[in-house]
Amino acid sequence: MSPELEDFDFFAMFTSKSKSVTGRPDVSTITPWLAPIVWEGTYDLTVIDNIYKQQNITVALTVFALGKYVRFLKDFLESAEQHFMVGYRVHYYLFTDHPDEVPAVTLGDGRQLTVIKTETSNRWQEISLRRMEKIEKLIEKELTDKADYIFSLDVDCKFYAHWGAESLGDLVGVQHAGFFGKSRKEFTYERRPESQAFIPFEEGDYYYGGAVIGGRLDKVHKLTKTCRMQLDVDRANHIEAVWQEESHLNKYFLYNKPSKMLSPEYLWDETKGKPSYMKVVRCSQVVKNYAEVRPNP
Ligand SMILES: CC(=O)N[C@H]1[C@@H](OP(=O)(O)OP(=O)(O)OC[C@H]2O[C@@H](n3ccc(=O)[nH]c3=O)[C@H](O)[C@@H]2O)O[C@H](CO)[C@H](O)[C@@H]1O
Ligand SMILES: [Mn+2]
Repeated sequence: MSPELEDFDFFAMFTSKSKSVTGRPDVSTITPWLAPIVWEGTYDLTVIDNIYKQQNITVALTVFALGKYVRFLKDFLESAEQHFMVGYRVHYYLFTDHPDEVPAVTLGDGRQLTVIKTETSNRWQEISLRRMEKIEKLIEKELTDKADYIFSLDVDCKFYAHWGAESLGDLVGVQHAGFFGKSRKEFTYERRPESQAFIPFEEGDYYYGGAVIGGRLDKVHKLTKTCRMQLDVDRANHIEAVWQEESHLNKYFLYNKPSKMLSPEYLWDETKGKPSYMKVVRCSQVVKNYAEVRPNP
């Protein structure tokens, strides 16, 4: 091989020599339906910011902190201020039954927080699944004309690194860290045909985490409304899906494929260590004592 050829960067030829786009031969970066899977090394943030900055977008971020989960708020908000959509307008919508206990966190320019007083439940399952209905109604009653994109995140999460406009898309889901690289047979989908969340063993693409939902308002409205209706049908039939709204979300994404998928960088689980494919942990679940924080076992 001539020295010229040896030095020739074939990848750069296709990517206008973007230094940040190195490619990721170690993981899959695209779904079978051609939606990108966002990993470090697969995007150029400068290019992406140029697209979204021009559109002057607002991102709504819903978070629920009911009962003892208010204790997660300080770290959640402080770390989100450091890393989540920095440089964009962000409006937090914080649902809680303890408005007095919301910590005072200094928000950056263009960022605001609205507290919504919400009744709680004596079942954590109910608290978690009710989020679908609350988000559905929030979009209907509040957000039209006020936001372009919305994310819903678990409050027991903490940001450690950049989470920006590369995560935006029409309909966005996250690959659950616990099921990354596992086969569909191992996914904990709802397997009882009596539930609206039922997925047979021979179906399913990925196992999505219930902790992250995102996208354009209309798409997330359709998602939350559909899941809420399916949850209502299940309730009327006295059945609760194995992982509540997460099971219904997985069913929804099976038939309404996300247009963008976030890799486990966006919802890591520290107890899994740091495998070589995890070049960056952007957001991770806080290790919690379930028995201590939840209202019921
Ligand atoms: C990482 C991930 O994908 N987590 C999902 C998983 O377990 P998790 O163990 O992550 O569920 P969780 O206990 O964090 O509950 C989900 C969320 O509901 C809220 N909450 C819950 C209980 C409570 O007493 N107070 C309160 O505010 C809070 O925002 C919390 O983050 O399965 C749940 C449904 O079973 C949800 O789909 C979670 O998103
Ligand atoms: Mn959680």
